[in-house]
Amino acid sequence: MPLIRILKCLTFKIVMPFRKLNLPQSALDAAEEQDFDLKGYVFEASPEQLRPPRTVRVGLIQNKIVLPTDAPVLEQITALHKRVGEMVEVAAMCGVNIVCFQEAWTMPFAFCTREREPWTEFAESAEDGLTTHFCIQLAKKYNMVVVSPILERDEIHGGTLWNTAVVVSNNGNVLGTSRKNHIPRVGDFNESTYYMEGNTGHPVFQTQFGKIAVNICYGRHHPLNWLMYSLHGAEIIFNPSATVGLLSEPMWPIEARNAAIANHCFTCAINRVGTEYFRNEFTSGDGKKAHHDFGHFYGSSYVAAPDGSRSPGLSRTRDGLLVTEMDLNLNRQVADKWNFKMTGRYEMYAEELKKAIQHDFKPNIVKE
Ligand SMILES: NC(=O)NCCC(=O)O
Repeated sequence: MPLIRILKCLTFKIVMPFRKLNLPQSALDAAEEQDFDLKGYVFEASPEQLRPPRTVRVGLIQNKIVLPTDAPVLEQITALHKRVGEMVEVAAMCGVNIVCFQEAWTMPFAFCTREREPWTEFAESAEDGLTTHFCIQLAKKYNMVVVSPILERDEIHGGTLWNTAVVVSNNGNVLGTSRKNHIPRVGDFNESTYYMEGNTGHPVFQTQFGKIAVNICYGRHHPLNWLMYSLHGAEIIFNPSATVGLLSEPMWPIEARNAAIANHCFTCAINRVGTEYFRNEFTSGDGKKAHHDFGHFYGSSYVAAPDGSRSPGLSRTRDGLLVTEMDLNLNRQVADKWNFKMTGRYEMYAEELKKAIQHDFKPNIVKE
């Protein structure tokens, strides 16, 4: 093949159907001053005759913890509120309508230690806790929907802990909560020590800017979990996460992107950054020596679109705000082309799944 053709093929393959978003200089200056990355991209849809564009700006925030893990609990929470609050202010300067923070954003990801104290003290009421009040203030001040994934303490049910995303509307009302459906039992992610599988199902929140859902971290490995949010009508599914390089980095660019394609929706994957040091050593049940940290949280937060395109990822090491402008009309345009919802054989799967979970299930294996 002549060189010029090879180059053309390569160029075609790497062209991405998004473009850079022009961000205000004041926001770029503020981000630089506050030492975090600020990136912006646009996902466009084709013009339609009957529907105007449904443009929404989404902000994803990834960050390190601010104070050491053995600082007093309230100081750690307050320092994170301050840091993330500053980043939300920059998001507001960029016209963000919906912002989502990383999983358990008010605390170190301490579940690896399997110790209760002081980590359970970070748990707060989803409706009335310090962090939810903080998010309500942000939402009202900036007319922004805030998705706030926290460690929840559910006082009504005996102080039970949950891993929960609180969704605050742009009017400052708690629209509802979405609890993590799948709890990891992998590597140092010993979260089953702290909370059980969520009981809120697959809620979709109708916001002023579109229908959104939250598939928390490990739920991204479960295609049916994404599907259920989508069947309930989610147009954007957030995936606030905490995950480390040695465990999941090869899967990270694929899973949320594949979910966007498979479900004709936008997906937003967010991961924290940094290495968190714990004073007490812990083992990982792998025969290796006890250690003080979990490994490196690799950030790389990104947005994926239903047509298979995606934004570049944020940094692997630095705090960052990713601002994405998306036209939600793209969801239906791609659905009308590929028809996954129409061609999905859900009745067949539902019937077979019902059988597969029975004790006396006989796999359909055809033998000679
Ligand atoms: N936070 C969390 O669920 N992590 C599990 C590891 C992973 O899914 O990559």
